[in-house]
Amino acid sequence: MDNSGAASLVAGYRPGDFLLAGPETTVHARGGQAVVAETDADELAGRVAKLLLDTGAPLAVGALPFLPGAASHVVIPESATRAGPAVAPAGVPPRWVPVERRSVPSGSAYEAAVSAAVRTLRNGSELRKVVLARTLELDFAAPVDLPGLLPGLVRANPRGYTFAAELPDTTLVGATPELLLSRRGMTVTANPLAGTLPRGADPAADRANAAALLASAKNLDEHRVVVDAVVETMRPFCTAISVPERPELIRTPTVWHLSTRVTGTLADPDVSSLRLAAALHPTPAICGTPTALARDTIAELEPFDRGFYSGVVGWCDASGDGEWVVAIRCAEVAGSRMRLFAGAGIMPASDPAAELAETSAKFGTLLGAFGIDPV
Ligand SMILES: C=C(O[C@H]1C=CC=C(C(=O)O)[C@@H]1O)C(=O)O
Repeated sequence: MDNSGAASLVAGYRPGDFLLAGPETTVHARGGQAVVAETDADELAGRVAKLLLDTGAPLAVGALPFLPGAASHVVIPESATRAGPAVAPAGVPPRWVPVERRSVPSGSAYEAAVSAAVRTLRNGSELRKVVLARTLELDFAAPVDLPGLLPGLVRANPRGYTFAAELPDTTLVGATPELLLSRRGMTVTANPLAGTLPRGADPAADRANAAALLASAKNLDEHRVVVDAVVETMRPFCTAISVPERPELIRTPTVWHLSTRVTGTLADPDVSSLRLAAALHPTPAICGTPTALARDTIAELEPFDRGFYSGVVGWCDASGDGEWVVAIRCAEVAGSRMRLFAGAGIMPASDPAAELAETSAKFGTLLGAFGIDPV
């Protein structure tokens, strides 16, 4: 595998390629010798490992959908290149103007869904947390120019993971701040995020929002639920695990998040990053707790199919090392259409208007980088 610069990998992206450009590694892949669509975690990881061995391909790339029964899309590419941390090639930021925009559900319908979830959460149900999302559909006069768009997304999200993954009917493109799991040798790292406030309009307001987030009982509870679930899932795979006592703050261009970096030492070197990612998915950061009840609540309250939004995107090499990120702050792109997704963790103390504002701020990740006016 050659190690050319990360900027040239981003610049070299063409429609149909895979790209994941993050703070440590940039991966670009092209073509497909085989596609693995298994839904079972063991079968998926086993089949990918065997194909990597049989073909001699340096790595597998792809995505897992939100729903457990839906087909995965993990590809053994024709060629793949890995480089260091994401670097954005120089360029002029794009400025796109949609000819049509539709919020699905409408803002008021989203608030009504949040209110319904809050009632359930407060009324003695076993549900402790549910993540409710909404979409923003944009139509453009011409096909979306993905190669023209990715450098701006990398530039606007220097600490995030910018990705483009080719799927059966669409391309999933985004800049997520959340690492689901990485494996380097025997070291595994997960970085759950949950608990959010928008960035402030000026430095003083921004600092105040950051301080308010660190002190918010609702957000700390929402975060704790995710960290506990991630640690519980990782524990059987690890001989040792280290969990910071308190979350720290991280920022994206549009929001502050609570973040906890969990590290572990793997018990069995044959357990690949893909196997671990499939075990962790879906965390309560994008589904809720308990998982099955949260999933049912989402099916009842969200009027669209999530597809690969809130799924997983990443890569895995023949040794099992790899990096898998949570597919959020993203959009499906097909021809001249783009469908953006944003969700928020709903807790008993949630305020519907604040959750709506939070999802608007999350849409801002893509809208801002593409020069599209905010919602
Ligand atoms: C579900 C999303 O964000 C998740 C990740 C970080 C913080 C979140 C929150 O505070 O609600 C969400 O759990 C999304 O961006 O669509």
